Amino acid sequence: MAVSTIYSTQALNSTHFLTSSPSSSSKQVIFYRRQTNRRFNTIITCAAQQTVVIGLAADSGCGKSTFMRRLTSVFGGAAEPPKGGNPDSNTLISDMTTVICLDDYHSLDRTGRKEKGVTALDPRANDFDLMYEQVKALKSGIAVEKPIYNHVTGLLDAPELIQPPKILVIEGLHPMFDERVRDLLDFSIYLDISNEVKFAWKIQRDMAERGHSLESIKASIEARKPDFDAFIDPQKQYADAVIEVLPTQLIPDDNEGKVLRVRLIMKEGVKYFSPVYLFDEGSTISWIPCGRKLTCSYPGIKFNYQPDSYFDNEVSVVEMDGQFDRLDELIYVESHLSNLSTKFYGEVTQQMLKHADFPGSNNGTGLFQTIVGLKIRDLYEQLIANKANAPTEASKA
Ligand SMILES: Nc1ncnc2c1ncn2[C@@H]1O[C@H](COP(=O)(O)OP(=O)(O)OP(=O)(O)O)[C@@H](O)[C@H]1O
Ligand SMILES: O=C(CO)[C@H](O)[C@H](O)COP(=O)(O)O
Repeated sequence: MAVSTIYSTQALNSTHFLTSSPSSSSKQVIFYRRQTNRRFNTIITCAAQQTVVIGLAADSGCGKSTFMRRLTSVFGGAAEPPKGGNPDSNTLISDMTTVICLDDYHSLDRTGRKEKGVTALDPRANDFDLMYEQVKALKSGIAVEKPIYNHVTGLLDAPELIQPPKILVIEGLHPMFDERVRDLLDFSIYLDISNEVKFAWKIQRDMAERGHSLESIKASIEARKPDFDAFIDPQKQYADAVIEVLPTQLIPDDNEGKVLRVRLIMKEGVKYFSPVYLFDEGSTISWIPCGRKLTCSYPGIKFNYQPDSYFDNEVSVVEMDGQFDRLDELIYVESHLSNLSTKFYGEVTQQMLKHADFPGSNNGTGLFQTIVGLKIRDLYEQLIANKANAPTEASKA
Protein backbone atom coordinates (compact mmCIF):
# COMPACT_ATOMS: atom_id res chain seq x y z
CA MET A 1 0.00 0.00 0.00
CA ALA A 2 1.63 3.22 -1.08
CA VAL A 3 1.40 6.48 0.75
CA SER A 4 -0.67 8.56 -1.60
CA THR A 5 -1.44 11.68 0.36
CA ILE A 6 -0.08 13.32 3.45
CA TYR A 7 -3.01 15.26 4.73
CA SER A 8 -1.72 16.65 7.97
CA THR A 9 1.76 17.31 9.08
CA GLN A 10 0.98 20.23 11.32
CA ALA A 11 0.84 18.30 14.56
CA LEU A 12 3.68 18.74 17.00
CA ASN A 13 3.73 15.36 18.63
CA SER A 14 2.23 13.11 16.01
CA THR A 15 1.50 12.98 12.36
CA HIS A 16 -0.69 10.85 10.14
CA PHE A 17 -0.81 9.73 6.56
CA LEU A 18 -3.77 8.81 4.41
CA THR A 19 -2.76 5.85 2.34
CA SER A 20 -4.70 4.04 -0.32
CA SER A 21 -4.34 0.95 -2.37
CA PRO A 22 -4.49 1.62 -6.12
CA SER A 23 -6.62 -1.49 -6.59
CA SER A 24 -9.28 -0.87 -3.99
CA SER A 25 -11.33 1.87 -2.47
CA SER A 26 -10.17 1.01 1.03
CA LYS A 27 -8.21 3.60 2.90
CA GLN A 28 -5.88 3.46 5.77
CA VAL A 29 -4.88 6.12 8.23
CA ILE A 30 -1.65 5.67 10.10
CA PHE A 31 -1.02 7.71 13.20
CA TYR A 32 2.46 7.94 14.62
CA ARG A 33 3.10 9.44 18.00
CA ARG A 34 6.46 11.06 17.53
CA GLN A 35 7.80 10.95 21.08
CA THR A 36 7.30 7.21 21.39
CA ASN A 37 7.27 6.28 17.73
CA ARG A 38 4.17 4.33 18.66
CA ARG A 39 2.04 3.55 15.66
CA PHE A 40 -1.77 3.52 15.49
CA ASN A 41 -2.91 2.20 12.16
CA THR A 42 -6.21 1.03 10.89
CA ILE A 43 -7.94 -0.64 8.01
CA ILE A 44 -10.56 1.67 6.78
CA THR A 45 -13.79 1.31 4.98
CA CYS A 46 -14.54 4.81 3.94
CA ALA A 47 -18.22 5.40 4.58
CA ALA A 48 -20.39 8.00 2.93
CA GLN A 49 -21.99 8.77 6.28
CA GLN A 50 -20.88 11.65 8.38
CA THR A 51 -20.59 11.11 12.10
CA VAL A 52 -22.20 13.64 14.42
CA VAL A 53 -19.79 14.45 17.25
CA ILE A 54 -20.91 15.36 20.78
CA GLY A 55 -18.52 16.49 23.53
CA LEU A 56 -19.20 15.93 27.22
CA ALA A 57 -16.79 17.51 29.69
CA ALA A 58 -16.58 17.07 33.44
CA ASP A 59 -14.18 16.22 36.19
CA SER A 60 -13.86 12.62 37.29
CA GLY A 61 -16.74 11.35 39.43
CA CYS A 62 -19.14 14.05 38.27
CA GLY A 63 -21.75 11.87 36.61
CA LYS A 64 -20.46 11.45 33.02
CA SER A 65 -21.11 7.71 32.97
CA THR A 66 -24.61 8.18 34.35
CA PHE A 67 -25.32 10.84 31.76
CA MET A 68 -24.01 8.56 29.01
CA ARG A 69 -26.31 5.77 30.10
CA ARG A 70 -29.28 8.14 29.93
CA LEU A 71 -28.19 9.44 26.52
CA THR A 72 -27.64 6.06 24.88
CA SER A 73 -30.99 4.90 26.27
CA VAL A 74 -32.73 7.75 24.40
CA PHE A 75 -31.33 6.32 21.16
CA GLY A 76 -32.37 2.78 22.16
CA GLY A 77 -30.28 -0.35 22.53
CA ALA A 78 -27.80 -1.24 25.22
CA ALA A 79 -24.30 0.25 25.23
CA GLU A 80 -21.52 -2.32 25.65
CA PRO A 81 -17.73 -2.47 25.45
CA PRO A 82 -16.34 -3.61 22.07
CA LYS A 83 -17.03 -7.34 21.67
CA GLY A 84 -14.04 -9.61 22.18
CA GLY A 85 -11.82 -6.67 22.96
CA ASN A 86 -9.81 -5.52 25.95
CA PRO A 87 -11.95 -6.16 29.06
CA ASP A 88 -10.65 -2.87 30.47
CA SER A 89 -11.73 -0.88 27.41
CA ASN A 90 -13.35 2.47 28.28
CA THR A 91 -15.44 2.48 25.08
CA LEU A 92 -19.18 1.87 24.96
CA ILE A 93 -20.91 0.95 21.73
CA SER A 94 -24.63 0.80 20.96
CA ASP A 95 -26.55 0.68 17.66
CA MET A 96 -26.39 4.43 17.11
CA THR A 97 -23.72 5.71 19.44
CA THR A 98 -20.11 5.09 20.32
CA VAL A 99 -18.85 6.72 23.49
CA ILE A 100 -15.10 7.09 23.75
CA CYS A 101 -13.40 8.21 26.92
CA LEU A 102 -10.72 10.84 26.41
CA ASP A 103 -8.63 9.28 29.19
CA ASP A 104 -7.50 7.04 26.34
CA TYR A 105 -5.47 9.98 25.03
CA HIS A 106 -3.34 10.21 28.15
CA SER A 107 0.19 10.27 26.74
CA LEU A 108 1.70 9.56 30.15
CA ASP A 109 0.73 6.50 32.13
CA ARG A 110 0.31 6.55 35.91
CA THR A 111 4.03 6.06 36.57
CA GLY A 112 4.98 8.60 33.91
CA ARG A 113 2.74 11.22 35.50
CA LYS A 114 4.19 10.50 38.91
CA GLU A 115 7.74 10.79 37.61
CA LYS A 116 7.03 14.07 35.84
CA GLY A 117 4.92 15.42 38.73
CA VAL A 118 1.87 16.15 36.59
CA THR A 119 -1.78 15.19 37.04
CA ALA A 120 -3.97 13.61 34.34
CA LEU A 121 -5.72 16.97 34.04
CA ASP A 122 -2.55 18.65 32.85
CA PRO A 123 -2.45 19.04 29.05
CA ARG A 124 1.16 17.78 29.13
CA ALA A 125 -0.18 14.37 30.16
CA ASN A 126 -2.47 14.18 27.11
CA ASP A 127 -1.95 13.82 23.37
CA PHE A 128 -4.23 16.42 21.80
CA ASP A 129 -2.73 15.97 18.34
CA LEU A 130 -3.75 12.35 18.23
CA MET A 131 -7.13 13.16 19.77
CA TYR A 132 -7.76 15.73 17.06
CA GLU A 133 -6.61 13.52 14.22
CA GLN A 134 -8.67 10.54 15.34
CA VAL A 135 -11.88 12.47 16.09
CA LYS A 136 -11.50 14.19 12.73
CA ALA A 137 -11.03 10.86 10.98
CA LEU A 138 -14.07 9.33 12.71
CA LYS A 139 -16.16 12.39 11.90
CA SER A 140 -15.41 11.93 8.23
CA GLY A 141 -16.30 8.24 8.28
CA ILE A 142 -12.86 6.74 8.74
CA ALA A 143 -12.14 4.07 11.35
CA VAL A 144 -9.18 4.49 13.66
CA GLU A 145 -7.06 2.51 16.05
CA LYS A 146 -7.46 4.33 19.30
CA PRO A 147 -5.14 3.83 22.28
CA ILE A 148 -6.58 2.56 25.58
CA TYR A 149 -5.70 3.92 29.00
CA ASN A 150 -6.17 1.10 31.46
CA HIS A 151 -7.60 2.42 34.73
CA VAL A 152 -7.01 -0.91 36.43
CA THR A 153 -3.27 -1.07 35.75
CA GLY A 154 -2.56 2.59 35.07
CA LEU A 155 -0.83 1.60 31.81
CA LEU A 156 -1.38 2.40 28.14
CA ASP A 157 -2.70 -0.80 26.51
CA ALA A 158 -2.64 -1.92 22.89
CA PRO A 159 -5.05 0.13 20.75
CA GLU A 160 -8.60 -0.89 19.80
CA LEU A 161 -10.35 -0.45 16.47
CA ILE A 162 -13.13 2.15 16.48
CA GLN A 163 -15.48 2.25 13.50
CA PRO A 164 -17.20 5.55 12.69
CA PRO A 165 -20.61 5.49 14.38
CA LYS A 166 -23.68 7.58 13.59
CA ILE A 167 -23.11 9.52 16.79
CA LEU A 168 -19.71 9.77 18.43
CA VAL A 169 -19.60 11.01 22.00
CA ILE A 170 -16.23 12.08 23.32
CA GLU A 171 -16.42 12.28 27.09
CA GLY A 172 -13.80 13.15 29.63
CA LEU A 173 -11.66 15.87 31.04
CA HIS A 174 -10.79 17.82 27.90
CA PRO A 175 -13.25 17.61 24.98
CA MET A 176 -13.32 21.40 24.57
CA PHE A 177 -9.76 22.22 25.61
CA ASP A 178 -8.05 22.02 22.23
CA GLU A 179 -9.49 24.45 19.69
CA ARG A 180 -9.13 21.97 16.83
CA VAL A 181 -11.09 19.27 18.69
CA ARG A 182 -13.64 21.85 19.86
CA ASP A 183 -14.30 22.89 16.29
CA LEU A 184 -15.20 19.31 15.40
CA LEU A 185 -18.02 19.20 17.93
CA ASP A 186 -21.60 19.48 16.71
CA PHE A 187 -22.79 19.96 20.27
CA SER A 188 -21.05 20.29 23.62
CA ILE A 189 -22.08 19.80 27.22
CA TYR A 190 -20.33 20.64 30.47
CA LEU A 191 -21.31 19.07 33.81
CA ASP A 192 -20.50 21.75 36.36
CA ILE A 193 -20.62 20.19 39.81
CA SER A 194 -19.95 22.60 42.67
CA ASN A 195 -17.19 21.69 45.08
CA GLU A 196 -19.58 20.89 47.94
CA VAL A 197 -21.61 18.48 45.83
CA LYS A 198 -18.54 16.94 44.17
CA PHE A 199 -17.16 16.21 47.60
CA ALA A 200 -20.42 14.58 48.75
CA TRP A 201 -20.57 12.36 45.62
CA LYS A 202 -16.90 11.40 45.87
CA ILE A 203 -17.32 10.38 49.48
CA GLN A 204 -20.37 8.33 48.63
CA ARG A 205 -18.63 6.49 45.78
CA ASP A 206 -15.00 6.30 46.82
CA MET A 207 -15.63 5.52 50.48
CA ALA A 208 -18.60 3.21 50.07
CA GLU A 209 -17.66 1.49 46.82
CA ARG A 210 -13.87 1.77 46.60
CA GLY A 211 -12.80 1.65 50.25
CA HIS A 212 -10.91 4.98 50.24
CA SER A 213 -10.53 6.94 53.48
CA LEU A 214 -12.09 10.35 54.02
CA GLU A 215 -8.63 11.89 54.36
CA SER A 216 -7.40 10.41 51.08
CA ILE A 217 -10.52 11.66 49.24
CA LYS A 218 -10.00 15.16 50.62
CA ALA A 219 -6.31 15.05 49.67
CA SER A 220 -7.07 13.86 46.13
CA ILE A 221 -9.64 16.63 45.57
CA GLU A 222 -7.23 19.25 46.90
CA ALA A 223 -4.34 17.95 44.76
CA ARG A 224 -6.44 18.11 41.59
CA LYS A 225 -7.98 21.51 42.27
CA PRO A 226 -5.32 23.82 40.76
CA ASP A 227 -5.26 21.87 37.49
CA PHE A 228 -9.03 21.53 37.52
CA ASP A 229 -9.34 25.32 37.81
CA ALA A 230 -6.70 25.93 35.16
CA PHE A 231 -7.62 23.35 32.49
CA ILE A 232 -11.05 21.78 33.06
CA ASP A 233 -13.37 24.41 34.46
CA PRO A 234 -12.65 27.08 31.76
CA GLN A 235 -14.12 24.76 29.13
CA LYS A 236 -17.63 25.54 30.33
CA GLN A 237 -17.51 28.88 28.50
CA TYR A 238 -17.57 26.95 25.20
CA ALA A 239 -20.41 24.55 26.07
CA ASP A 240 -23.75 24.73 24.27
CA ALA A 241 -25.42 23.36 27.41
CA VAL A 242 -24.17 23.41 30.98
CA ILE A 243 -25.76 21.42 33.80
CA GLU A 244 -24.78 23.22 36.98
CA VAL A 245 -25.27 21.36 40.25
CA LEU A 246 -25.34 23.38 43.47
CA PRO A 247 -26.47 22.92 47.07
CA THR A 248 -30.14 23.67 47.67
CA GLN A 249 -31.36 27.12 48.64
CA LEU A 250 -34.53 25.66 50.10
CA ILE A 251 -32.85 24.57 53.35
CA PRO A 252 -30.97 27.39 55.08
CA ASP A 253 -27.25 26.54 55.56
CA ASP A 254 -27.68 23.02 54.20
CA ASN A 255 -24.40 21.16 54.18
CA GLU A 256 -25.60 17.62 53.59
CA GLY A 257 -25.55 17.94 49.81
CA LYS A 258 -28.52 15.62 49.39
CA VAL A 259 -31.05 18.13 48.11
CA LEU A 260 -29.77 19.86 44.98
CA ARG A 261 -30.37 23.01 43.01
CA VAL A 262 -29.73 22.21 39.37
CA ARG A 263 -29.54 24.73 36.53
CA LEU A 264 -29.76 23.90 32.85
CA ILE A 265 -27.97 26.71 31.01
CA MET A 266 -28.69 26.65 27.28
CA LYS A 267 -26.91 28.82 24.74
CA GLU A 268 -29.14 30.75 22.34
CA GLY A 269 -28.50 30.70 18.60
CA VAL A 270 -26.95 27.23 18.37
CA LYS A 271 -27.83 25.56 15.08
CA TYR A 272 -30.38 22.74 15.48
CA PHE A 273 -30.81 23.46 19.20
CA SER A 274 -33.69 25.46 20.58
CA PRO A 275 -33.64 25.89 24.36
CA VAL A 276 -36.34 24.39 26.55
CA TYR A 277 -38.60 26.87 28.33
CA LEU A 278 -41.16 27.01 31.11
CA PHE A 279 -44.64 28.43 30.35
CA ASP A 280 -43.67 31.44 28.24
CA GLU A 281 -40.52 31.72 26.13
CA GLY A 282 -38.28 34.62 27.13
CA SER A 283 -40.17 35.49 30.32
CA THR A 284 -38.88 35.27 33.87
CA ILE A 285 -40.87 32.70 35.81
CA SER A 286 -40.73 31.36 39.34
CA TRP A 287 -42.93 28.32 39.91
CA ILE A 288 -43.62 26.17 42.95
CA PRO A 289 -45.55 23.24 41.50
CA CYS A 290 -46.31 21.60 44.85
CA GLY A 291 -50.02 21.50 45.49
CA ARG A 292 -52.82 19.38 44.13
CA LYS A 293 -50.97 17.74 41.26
CA LEU A 294 -47.49 17.18 42.69
CA THR A 295 -46.65 15.56 45.99
CA CYS A 296 -43.86 17.46 47.73
CA SER A 297 -42.46 16.74 51.15
CA TYR A 298 -40.05 19.13 52.90
CA PRO A 299 -38.31 21.19 51.52
CA GLY A 300 -40.52 21.17 48.41
CA ILE A 301 -39.65 21.97 44.79
CA LYS A 302 -39.06 25.30 43.13
CA PHE A 303 -38.53 26.00 39.43
CA ASN A 304 -37.13 29.15 37.88
CA TYR A 305 -36.85 30.10 34.24
CA GLN A 306 -35.21 33.20 32.80
CA PRO A 307 -33.07 34.62 30.04
CA ASP A 308 -29.56 35.41 31.21
CA SER A 309 -26.00 35.85 30.02
CA TYR A 310 -23.18 33.37 30.59
CA PHE A 311 -19.59 34.18 29.59
CA ASP A 312 -20.99 36.96 27.38
CA ASN A 313 -23.33 34.54 25.62
CA GLU A 314 -27.09 34.90 25.59
CA VAL A 315 -28.60 31.91 27.37
CA SER A 316 -31.88 30.55 28.71
CA VAL A 317 -31.78 28.99 32.15
CA VAL A 318 -34.25 26.50 33.62
CA GLU A 319 -33.61 25.73 37.27
CA MET A 320 -35.00 23.11 39.61
CA ASP A 321 -34.34 23.15 43.34
CA GLY A 322 -35.58 20.22 45.44
CA GLN A 323 -36.58 16.67 44.67
CA PHE A 324 -39.52 14.61 43.49
CA ASP A 325 -41.36 12.36 45.90
CA ARG A 326 -43.19 10.47 43.18
CA LEU A 327 -41.54 10.13 39.80
CA ASP A 328 -44.77 9.26 37.97
CA GLU A 329 -46.05 12.75 38.86
CA LEU A 330 -43.21 14.27 36.87
CA ILE A 331 -45.64 14.27 33.93
CA TYR A 332 -47.24 17.33 35.55
CA VAL A 333 -43.94 19.23 35.38
CA GLU A 334 -43.20 17.88 31.89
CA SER A 335 -46.52 19.20 30.58
CA HIS A 336 -45.47 22.74 31.57
CA LEU A 337 -42.12 22.60 29.79
CA SER A 338 -41.92 23.38 26.08
CA ASN A 339 -39.43 22.67 23.29
CA LEU A 340 -38.55 19.32 24.87
CA SER A 341 -38.07 17.57 21.51
CA THR A 342 -40.05 14.56 22.73
CA LYS A 343 -41.62 12.22 20.19
CA PHE A 344 -44.75 11.66 22.30
CA TYR A 345 -46.47 13.16 25.32
CA GLY A 346 -44.75 12.01 28.51
CA GLU A 347 -41.50 10.79 26.96
CA VAL A 348 -39.35 12.60 29.55
CA THR A 349 -41.31 11.01 32.38
CA GLN A 350 -41.10 7.62 30.70
CA GLN A 351 -37.32 7.88 30.37
CA MET A 352 -36.96 8.97 33.99
CA LEU A 353 -39.13 6.09 35.22
CA LYS A 354 -37.16 3.64 33.09
CA HIS A 355 -33.97 4.61 34.90
CA ALA A 356 -35.39 5.39 38.32
CA ASP A 357 -32.45 3.55 39.89
CA PHE A 358 -29.80 5.83 38.31
CA PRO A 359 -28.24 8.47 40.59
CA GLY A 360 -30.11 11.78 40.39
CA SER A 361 -33.42 10.38 39.15
CA ASN A 362 -35.41 12.22 41.80
CA ASN A 363 -33.92 15.64 41.09
CA GLY A 364 -32.88 18.13 38.42
CA THR A 365 -29.69 16.25 37.48
CA GLY A 366 -31.64 13.29 36.09
CA LEU A 367 -34.37 15.51 34.63
CA PHE A 368 -31.97 17.82 32.78
CA GLN A 369 -29.67 15.01 31.63
CA THR A 370 -32.71 13.30 30.12
CA ILE A 371 -33.84 16.52 28.44
CA VAL A 372 -30.36 17.15 26.99
CA GLY A 373 -30.40 13.56 25.68
CA LEU A 374 -33.66 14.27 23.84
CA LYS A 375 -32.28 17.53 22.47
CA ILE A 376 -29.23 15.68 21.14
CA ARG A 377 -31.47 13.15 19.40
CA ASP A 378 -33.37 16.04 17.83
CA LEU A 379 -30.14 17.77 16.76
CA TYR A 380 -28.90 14.54 15.21
CA GLU A 381 -32.15 14.04 13.28
CA GLN A 382 -32.13 17.61 12.00
CA LEU A 383 -28.49 17.38 10.94
CA ILE A 384 -29.08 14.15 9.05
CA ALA A 385 -32.28 15.44 7.41
CA ASN A 386 -30.50 18.61 6.39
CA LYS A 387 -27.68 16.63 4.87
CA ALA A 388 -30.11 14.40 2.97
CA ASN A 389 -31.92 17.43 1.58
CA ALA A 390 -28.77 19.33 0.65
CA PRO A 391 -28.37 19.59 -3.12
CA THR A 392 -25.49 17.54 -4.48
CA GLU A 393 -22.58 19.27 -6.19
CA ALA A 394 -23.82 17.98 -9.56
CA SER A 395 -27.38 19.27 -9.13
CA LYS A 396 -26.12 22.65 -7.98
CA ALA A 397 -24.12 23.12 -11.15
N1 LIG B 1 -26.99 12.95 39.72
C1 LIG B 1 -26.36 12.39 40.74
N2 LIG B 1 -26.87 12.45 41.97
C2 LIG B 1 -26.24 11.89 43.01
N3 LIG B 1 -25.06 11.24 42.91
C3 LIG B 1 -24.51 11.16 41.69
C4 LIG B 1 -25.13 11.71 40.54
N4 LIG B 1 -24.36 11.47 39.45
C5 LIG B 1 -23.31 10.80 39.92
N5 LIG B 1 -23.41 10.61 41.26
C6 LIG B 1 -22.43 9.96 42.13
O1 LIG B 1 -21.15 10.13 41.56
C7 LIG B 1 -20.58 8.85 41.29
C8 LIG B 1 -19.87 8.96 39.94
O2 LIG B 1 -20.80 8.98 38.90
P1 LIG B 1 -20.35 8.55 37.45
O3 LIG B 1 -19.69 7.22 37.52
O4 LIG B 1 -21.53 8.71 36.56
O5 LIG B 1 -19.27 9.69 37.19
P2 LIG B 1 -18.06 9.77 36.14
O6 LIG B 1 -17.89 11.22 35.85
O7 LIG B 1 -18.33 8.91 34.97
O8 LIG B 1 -16.87 9.22 37.00
P3 LIG B 1 -15.42 8.73 36.50
O9 LIG B 1 -14.93 9.69 35.48
O10 LIG B 1 -14.61 8.80 37.76
O11 LIG B 1 -15.61 7.34 36.00
C9 LIG B 1 -21.75 7.86 41.32
O12 LIG B 1 -21.35 6.59 41.78
C10 LIG B 1 -22.68 8.49 42.28
O13 LIG B 1 -22.27 8.13 43.58
O1 LIG C 1 -9.22 12.25 36.06
C1 LIG C 1 -9.33 11.15 35.63
C2 LIG C 1 -10.32 10.93 34.55
O2 LIG C 1 -11.06 9.77 34.70
C3 LIG C 1 -8.45 10.06 36.11
O3 LIG C 1 -7.96 10.38 37.37
C4 LIG C 1 -7.29 9.90 35.13
O4 LIG C 1 -7.78 9.38 33.92
C5 LIG C 1 -6.21 8.96 35.69
O5 LIG C 1 -6.76 7.72 35.96
P1 LIG C 1 -6.21 6.82 37.12
O6 LIG C 1 -6.47 7.59 38.39
O7 LIG C 1 -7.01 5.54 36.99
O8 LIG C 1 -4.75 6.60 36.86
